[in-house]
Amino acid sequence: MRDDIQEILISEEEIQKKIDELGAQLTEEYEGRFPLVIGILKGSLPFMGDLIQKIDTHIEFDLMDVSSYGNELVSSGEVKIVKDLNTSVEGREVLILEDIIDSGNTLSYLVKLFEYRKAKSVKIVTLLDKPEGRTVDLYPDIAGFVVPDEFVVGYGLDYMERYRNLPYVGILKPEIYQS
Ligand SMILES: O=P(O)(O)OC[C@H]1O[C@H](OP(=O)(O)OP(=O)(O)O)[C@H](O)[C@@H]1O
Ligand code: HPA
Ligand SMILES: [Mg+2]
Repeated sequence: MRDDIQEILISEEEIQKKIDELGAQLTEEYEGRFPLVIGILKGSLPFMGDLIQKIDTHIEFDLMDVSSYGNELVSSGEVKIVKDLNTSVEGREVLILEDIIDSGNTLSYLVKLFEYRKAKSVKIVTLLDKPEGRTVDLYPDIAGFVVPDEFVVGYGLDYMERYRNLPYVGILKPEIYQS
């Protein structure tokens, strides 16, 4: 698996250091507010798993599974809810955790959905932001790292469902896409 990676963009150490910082920042911001932290599957699973342990105040968390890429390198533009939340967002301070914002389609859809469902507030924390990929106006409240306009994998991010279990973020060798 690791042989398929051409270049590591963000190392395991850099990711974990950033998560420590984000955890401290969110602890301060959400102290006494009991936010509903929503992880967007599948990509956000490693990020969420690590980050929630660094938020040192009461939170509730839930998971939503949405998909718009399937096995493709570009967004289909259509966001499919594979599994909805178990929890009502009405009146809640929602904190969405994402692995990456690329076109912005996924989050633009979810922010509108949670507003329609009467969330009190909706904030977005993404580990990675790819501003050059954007096709809709969507800005995260907090972004861990800005990545170039390349298809990245690892730490939750997949290509054809593989590479999510890498502890770092990297770029695949071109022959992997061509084979
Ligand atoms: O800003 P966008 O262009 O919408 O891209 C970002 C979304 O795309 C990926 O999910 P994907 O649909 O691949 O599902 P997955 O997390 O299950 O891989 C990623 O995890 C984000 O949720
Ligand atoms: O660069 C990416 N890599 C993996 N999944 C993605 N979903 C949106 N952008 C990406
Ligand atoms: Mg994907």
